[in-house]
Amino acid sequence: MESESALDWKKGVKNLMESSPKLKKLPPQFVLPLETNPLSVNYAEIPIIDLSGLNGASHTRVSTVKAIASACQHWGIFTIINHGISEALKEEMMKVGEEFFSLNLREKMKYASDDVMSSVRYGTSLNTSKKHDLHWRDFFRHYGHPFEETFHLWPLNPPQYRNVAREYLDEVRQMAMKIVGAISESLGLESRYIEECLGEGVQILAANYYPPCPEPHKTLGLAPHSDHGALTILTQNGVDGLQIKHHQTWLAVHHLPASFLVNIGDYFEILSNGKYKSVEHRATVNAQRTRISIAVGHGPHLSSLIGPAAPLVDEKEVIQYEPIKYEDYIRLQQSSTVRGKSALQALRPNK
Ligand SMILES: O=C(O)CCC(=O)C(=O)O
Ligand SMILES: [Fe+2]
Repeated sequence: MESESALDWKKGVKNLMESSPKLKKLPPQFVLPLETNPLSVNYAEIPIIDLSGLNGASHTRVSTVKAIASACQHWGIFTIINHGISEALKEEMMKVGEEFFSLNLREKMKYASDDVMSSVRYGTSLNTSKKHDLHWRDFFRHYGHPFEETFHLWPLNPPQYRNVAREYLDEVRQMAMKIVGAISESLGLESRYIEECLGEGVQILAANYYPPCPEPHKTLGLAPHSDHGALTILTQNGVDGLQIKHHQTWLAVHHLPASFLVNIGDYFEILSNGKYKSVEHRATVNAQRTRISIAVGHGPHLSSLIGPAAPLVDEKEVIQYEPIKYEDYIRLQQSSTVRGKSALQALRPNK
């Protein structure tokens, strides 16, 4: 193996493992402080929502909205089943995602960027803009809806990538907006209130690639964080690794077959003035199998000012989060390597 000082970390962990297949010890740059070591933990019993209930008779819709409200309040994450997106499309998306990571390094490095706001970005660890304790992950991110703005920048390789990702992102957005409508109602707002706040907002796809790791208990794929947007719709290749912090305890999350996970992001915690909580989560890695996850986040337009929804804060209620431009919030969150929910904390009026 090349000497550790020469470890070219920006080439990513997939490349590292392929160029040093006999690697038995984790290079020290990846060893995280002991207190952040992923312990073996229990599985979380997160709520399962049958999304078809939103199309049903009015009493079924009411009980589904209530179940979503409770999940947003107590967990910040839930599983959805009967969501209407075909397994075939999900599998195709996973396949083109995997094929992208299998391209040679030179092809992938065409998309490398240190700018966290770049429209299309390939990278590794948390971000490549500054030195930090390294994480066992390569990633690829790009904007989705509205497609006209960035479609022409998405990868041309693998050849099916653009078309498959477009169809997937389109269907995922429609599903996400259905959930946003239910969340709006659950907060006592008009059902289109939040969708209108989001407007032609951003959709961001993040594909995460976590290769088998020689000492998985000493590092993480992704450090603890909450997502910055409204909702993240998450799927994976059948290998578990996600953990959530629930009442100060880390718990593992199992993906049910044919389901998606829905994460509540900071935008909803802010908009609901703290009634709904974004979920703090992290990704662990394992020694045997490559894990791939595809997260699709939905948020408002980058130039929107985000803050608690006016109808939810009357004179008696104290505003819990200072308004901020969404783009500035993303930069604040993404450029920090100290994660957890520190970016959200920075918006507290009396921090
Ligand atoms: O790999 C996972 O399950 C989580 C990914 C994630 O949290 C993210 O991309 O924001
Ligand atoms: Fe996340």
